[in-house]
Amino acid sequence: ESRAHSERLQHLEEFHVSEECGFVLPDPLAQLPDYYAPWTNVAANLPHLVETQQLRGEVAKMPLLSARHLRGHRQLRLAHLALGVITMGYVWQGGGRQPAKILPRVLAVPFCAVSARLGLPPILVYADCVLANWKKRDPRGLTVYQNLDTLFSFPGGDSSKGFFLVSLLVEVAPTPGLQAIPTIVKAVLRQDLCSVHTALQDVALAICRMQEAFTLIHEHVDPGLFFRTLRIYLAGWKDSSLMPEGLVYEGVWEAPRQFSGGSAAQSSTLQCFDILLGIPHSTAQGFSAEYLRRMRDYMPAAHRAFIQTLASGPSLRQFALVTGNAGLRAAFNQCVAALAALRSYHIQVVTKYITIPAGRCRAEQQLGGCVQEGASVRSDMGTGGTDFMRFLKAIRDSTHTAQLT
Ligand code: HEM
Ligand SMILES: N#Cc1ccc(NC(=O)NCc2cnc3scc(C#CC4CC4)n23)cc1
Repeated sequence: ESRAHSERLQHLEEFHVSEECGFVLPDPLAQLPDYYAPWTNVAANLPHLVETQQLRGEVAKMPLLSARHLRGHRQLRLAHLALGVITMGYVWQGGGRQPAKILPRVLAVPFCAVSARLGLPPILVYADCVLANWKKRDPRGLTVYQNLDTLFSFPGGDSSKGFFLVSLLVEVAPTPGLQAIPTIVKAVLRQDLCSVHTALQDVALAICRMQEAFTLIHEHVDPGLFFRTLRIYLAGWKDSSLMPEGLVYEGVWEAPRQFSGGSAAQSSTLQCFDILLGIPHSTAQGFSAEYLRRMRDYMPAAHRAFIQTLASGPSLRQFALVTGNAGLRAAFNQCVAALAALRSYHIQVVTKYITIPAGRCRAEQQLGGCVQEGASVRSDMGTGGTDFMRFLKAIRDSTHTAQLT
């Protein structure tokens, strides 16, 4: 059973996991066939159209295009990204006040068709605006921040580009560690202690590289712009006090439907390392394990399949425990510690970019200052704004306690 799974894991390309950039879509398409220009023109001009309250008018003028002419995975990913960006702008054009309750059929019908073909929900997801939303300024240049740009962005100035591009670099950094996964799975099955030990060094180094890339956030994202502007457009319509019914997808479903806002819990990279290391985000923290599992439905089908195949393979954790080999245990613990450190660093960043600006905002509200929507963006994680902090700390703590004693 797990041998069959480990065989399948040997060919990562099948799961759309690439040699050079992991779960990131390599060299994303930047243009669709001219027939789809109405979509890409509006999406490319989204910040301006939203800030000048013209987006909803522009959408009303859009023709109903058929998704049938989209060919291949890359065109579908670009279409899902463009329609996702327009949908978020359309719903939140008012900046969080009076969200739209109905998504017009010119968006809803093709968006649901493209989503069905990709196995994604009809809402903007991490795989859209982080993994497929990038291009190199100089195609022959390196994958470094200065040589990258996003295909689409939201209001929030360069901070919206910064947020997506820094996340992209964090996703590209651990690629050697992802490449080590099939090696580890095969070595565990063969009880090959030495190969497991060596490959675990690559995983630990990869996770450290993620944290290095993460530090770029301070340079390229402004806390005020993130909290006051960008975060509004990433919000979803599941368990949301602003949209208790959800959103009506006109011409697709009669009743309104609820979908969660974009979340990095939809990132396959960290979920992969959690599963490889057997980190139990157990039901102990009920909602966090449940939420992580539910976010797999918001990943591209091939990435979801990779995670499920990995989860049904042999347990590296049991192997490291059973062999009782101190060197192997140390290498294993180094990976777990690196993951816990990354999550601690992330929590510090979240404090700077959400908790502090939110506190400042509340103070200003007392004085009639910035008008912010009370509900936190991720209300499907519980109603209060601080529930995501509980979630992040629960995940960090369960990572920490996963070290082998
Ligand atoms: C301004 C910077 C950032 C802020 C304010 C932020 C905020 C958050 C919040 C509130 C969550 C809870 C779930 C959700 O709402 O998505 C979260 C989860 C997450 N974020 Fe971020 N984040 C930031 C940057 C990053 C970056 C650069 C990465 C790297 C890819 C990242 C990776 C994750 C992951 C993997 C999760 C899921 C929870 C976990 O596995 O630990 N975040 N983040
Ligand atoms: N108040 C408040 C409050 C503000 C923000 C959030 N959550 C949030 O932005 N999640 C997304 C996220 C978290 N980490 C990372 S890296 C890249 C992304 C992304 C993305 C696109 C949307 C798919 N993300 C929760 C509450």
